Amino acid sequence: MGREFLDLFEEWAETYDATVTGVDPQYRAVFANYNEILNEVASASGGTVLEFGVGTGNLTEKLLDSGYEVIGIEPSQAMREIALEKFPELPLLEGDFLTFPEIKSADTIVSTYAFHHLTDSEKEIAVRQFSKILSSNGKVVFGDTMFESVAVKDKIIKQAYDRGFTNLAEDLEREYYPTLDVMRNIFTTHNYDVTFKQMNEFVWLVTAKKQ
Ligand SMILES: C[S@@+](CC[C@H](N)C(=O)[O-])C[C@H]1O[C@@H](n2cnc3c(N)ncnc32)[C@H](O)[C@@H]1O
Repeated sequence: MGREFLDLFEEWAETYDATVTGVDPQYRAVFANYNEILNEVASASGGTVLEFGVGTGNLTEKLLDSGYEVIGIEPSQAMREIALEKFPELPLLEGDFLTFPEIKSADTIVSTYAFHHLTDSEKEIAVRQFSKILSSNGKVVFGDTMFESVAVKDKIIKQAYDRGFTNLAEDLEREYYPTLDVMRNIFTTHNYDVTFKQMNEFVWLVTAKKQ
């Protein structure tokens, strides 16, 4: 479940680190302030950090540099191989947001550019599972594409088509990019205090503290 886009990442792994620097004009705005987004997630984290959708390990690097203990979960073998080349000692487990080896406890659960691979109902199941792993006062810190409303999302998709950014427009239509309201409801239903901060035209930082 939630792995329907995996083939894309097996192919993208080799060139992913170039994409985040903005070489693809279609995705330049999505990855604008990429380093700041990762830094902000890392600086909001603490203790033992469980990271989902590690990819090539760019957020992992910031977390390790901050001195945290990091456990990574990543479904794509090609992505895991690149991350492990960079960080051979990293405990990096095969898994995804919904199905992963048993993790006893974590103080922070983080992810960037990955939670939108789950449908909204899968997102809710994932958040319910997080509550069992997080320590008391633990938190979830995610950076990902989301939209203030369906109208804003529709406008941005139309703009992408108008600019000839067909890959981006089809991606925004195909994957499960949520509205802020959907994210807020999921976290508040499971007793988190949730705040949002916009990081670029697409990406918002979500910080959800377990009550
Ligand atoms: C766009 S990359 C982001 C990588 C990294 N977090 C970053 O910020 O650069 C998305 C990552 O999420 C992974 N992914 C895809 N579906 C997933 C799922 N259901 N659960 C966890 N990770 C998933 C992909 O394999 C890929 O490594």
